[in-house]
Amino acid sequence: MGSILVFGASGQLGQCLAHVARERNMTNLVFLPEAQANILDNNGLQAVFAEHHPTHAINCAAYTAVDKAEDEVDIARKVNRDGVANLSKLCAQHNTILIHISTDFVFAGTGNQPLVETDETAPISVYGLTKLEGEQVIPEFTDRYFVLRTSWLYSEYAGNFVKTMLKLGRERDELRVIWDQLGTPTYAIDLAGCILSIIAGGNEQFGTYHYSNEGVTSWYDFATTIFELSQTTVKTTPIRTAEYPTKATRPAYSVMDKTKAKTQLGVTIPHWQESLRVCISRLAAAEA
Ligand SMILES: NC(=O)C1=CN([C@@H]2O[C@H](COP(=O)(O)OP(=O)(O)OC[C@H]3O[C@@H](n4cnc5c(N)ncnc54)[C@H](OP(=O)(O)O)[C@@H]3O)[C@@H](O)[C@H]2O)C=CC1
Ligand SMILES: Cc1cn([C@H]2C[C@H](O)[C@@H](COP(=O)(O)OP(=O)(O)O[C@H]3O[C@@H](C)C(=O)[C@@H](O)[C@H]3O)O2)c(=O)[nH]c1=O
Repeated sequence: MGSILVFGASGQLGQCLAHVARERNMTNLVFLPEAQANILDNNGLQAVFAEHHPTHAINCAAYTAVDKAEDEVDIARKVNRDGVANLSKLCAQHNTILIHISTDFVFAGTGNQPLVETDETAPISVYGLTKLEGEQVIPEFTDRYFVLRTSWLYSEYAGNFVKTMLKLGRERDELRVIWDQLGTPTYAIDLAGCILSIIAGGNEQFGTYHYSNEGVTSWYDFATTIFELSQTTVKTTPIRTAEYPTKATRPAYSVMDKTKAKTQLGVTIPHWQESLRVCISRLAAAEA
């Protein structure tokens, strides 16, 4: 089998791909942290593609600081749109399948029904807008791509909501967490498994897919479940979005319908509580 390039390899999803590739004995992945492959550096990218002739390129590189993006529009757009254009161009030239990751934040979140892939996008943050621009630039160059929109990623790796809650739960007497934003957490290890299954199965049903864990929750219920499973005792108070001012506005409802992924990609998707249990027990084992 040919090689598979992973861009943004030192981020959360990149590290989860490394974890799952090890578990599955997949040795043909080439992990490229930003220092080795900056997706804004076309010459560097050309050299990497020429060296490896990849069958697939997985783009985990992104500007993901949601609040900071409101003040850093140019750099967010460069990474989330222009970098994706650079990769798409090279994928087209090398007949490489691009697997790109996008977000529930491309939606406004004003509805109350699980979102399907064809639902109207209307981002309400700079991060969401630049991620949508990244999705839209791909088909200008190649039709051999998968865009996987995911939400609320967490894992043992890098920074994420679960690790933040565990840290704050230890440090503080009380936490106030928003209960009127609804969505679905996604264990990045499950997403990594989905990506590697698409590749291993030789799937060529290209297009845009939704992939999160099953179920629905609020950040508040997510936080209290994290505390229950990790046996952390901390007073947790539900608050409204308006009581927790942030630079960026986040969707109030971004639950995604995964029917297309389940039928066309053939993946089975665990419930968020089941996957959270796995992650918390792995974090506890690593600490012991
Ligand atoms: N985290 C989440 O909750 C969600 C994430 N997503 C999407 O999933 C994908 C993976 O996210 P996640 O792993 O959590 O994000 P991380 O922020 O953990 O990882 C992103 C990585 O991209 C790297 N990067 C930034 N700019 C460049 C560049 N110019 N060239 C190469 N690499 C670069 C970062 O490096 P450095 O750290 O050095 O800047 C970082 O290692 C992203 O596309 C994100 O938009 C979607 C929904 C939810
Ligand atoms: C730390 C904290 C956060 N919150 C809220 C703020 C916010 O609405 C929500 C999540 O906060 P965070 O800043 O951890 O997560 P945020 O960066 O908003 O997460 C998003 O990241 C990008 C990259 C995505 O693509 C999205 O799918 C989503 O995962 O929890 C509280 O209510 N209380 C708290 O103590």
